[in-house]
Amino acid sequence: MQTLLARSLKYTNNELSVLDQYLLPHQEHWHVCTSVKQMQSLILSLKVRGAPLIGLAATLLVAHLAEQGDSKECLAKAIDDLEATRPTAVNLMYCMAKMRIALVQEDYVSALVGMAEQLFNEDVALCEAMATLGADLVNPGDNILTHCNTGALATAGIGTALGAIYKAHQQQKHIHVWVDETRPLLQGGRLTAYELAQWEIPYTLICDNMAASLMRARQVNKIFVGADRIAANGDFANKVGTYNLAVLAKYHQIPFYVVAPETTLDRTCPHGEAIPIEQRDSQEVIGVSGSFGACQWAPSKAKVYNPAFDVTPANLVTGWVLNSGVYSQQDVLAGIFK
Ligand SMILES: CSC[C@H]1O[C@H](OP(=O)(O)O)[C@H](O)[C@@H]1O
Repeated sequence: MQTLLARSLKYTNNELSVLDQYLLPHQEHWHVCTSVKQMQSLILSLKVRGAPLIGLAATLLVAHLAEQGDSKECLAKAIDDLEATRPTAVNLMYCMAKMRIALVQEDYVSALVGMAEQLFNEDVALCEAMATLGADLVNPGDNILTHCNTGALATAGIGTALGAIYKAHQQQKHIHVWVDETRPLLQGGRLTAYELAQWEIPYTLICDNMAASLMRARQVNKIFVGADRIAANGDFANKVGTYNLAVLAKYHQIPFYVVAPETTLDRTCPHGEAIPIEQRDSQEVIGVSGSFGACQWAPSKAKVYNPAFDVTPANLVTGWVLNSGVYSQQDVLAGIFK
């Protein structure tokens, strides 16, 4: 397999490495990944995270195992096991479906390696296309609010929603970003703040519960978020707290955009209620990020509700920014995603 380099995923010298996003921003640590079990643990603990990136990390591992000589049966099981790791982000299922097609080819090793390289390079191009279309929606001086992390860390390219913000900054649009810290795992406060600082893009970190008053004070011009799965009717799942922002944006008449590659679109999923929502461990809510259980502020036996995602209905979305174009509610109601 060729050398493949992304911000949090790389394949060099026959070695697959992933950046531990759980330790960011204070420590950059790379894990060399050699097994399905290890990759499943990395994905489940969100050391490897981000809808596109999860699919690509699993893909590169399957291709690596094929080159290492694993049998077709072992590779088929690896694909099944990796696909089952997290249920919401459809990019993982998209990638594993592509790898299953490669696996039935006569020269399946070459087919798996070629597919992995294709999917990786495809995501780089999809990010560039989304970012360009998204940046065109940004006006000079915009204050843009974003949620969770959708940057280069979460993709093979420059990111989805944050990629559009990055591109707008590159175009000298002098934007400012409100960064939702994104409880409970703080992908915004830890990762988006980290990426924006590295790109020298002005930002202000806020708690999630501060977004509403900023909107009321007319301090937010647009909202850009990512997606983990877009249903055929335009409803979409994204990090929990996204729905809050969509309702608030509607009330305050603020443009609300979802930015995602076509690999996040699930045409077989009729609407948002059919999207499986991952439920996660209570420790993430009652502990401090990076030290789960070591510093619990809630009663240790507190009953906790911890869905990783929520669903935003299409009627709250101003536009869907995909690599193939920007789609309006009218487009989506006309069935453009079906
Ligand atoms: C471009 S990443 C899309 C999506 O994935 C993130 O979820 P997680 O951090 O749990 O992997 C988040 O929902 C992002 O918006």
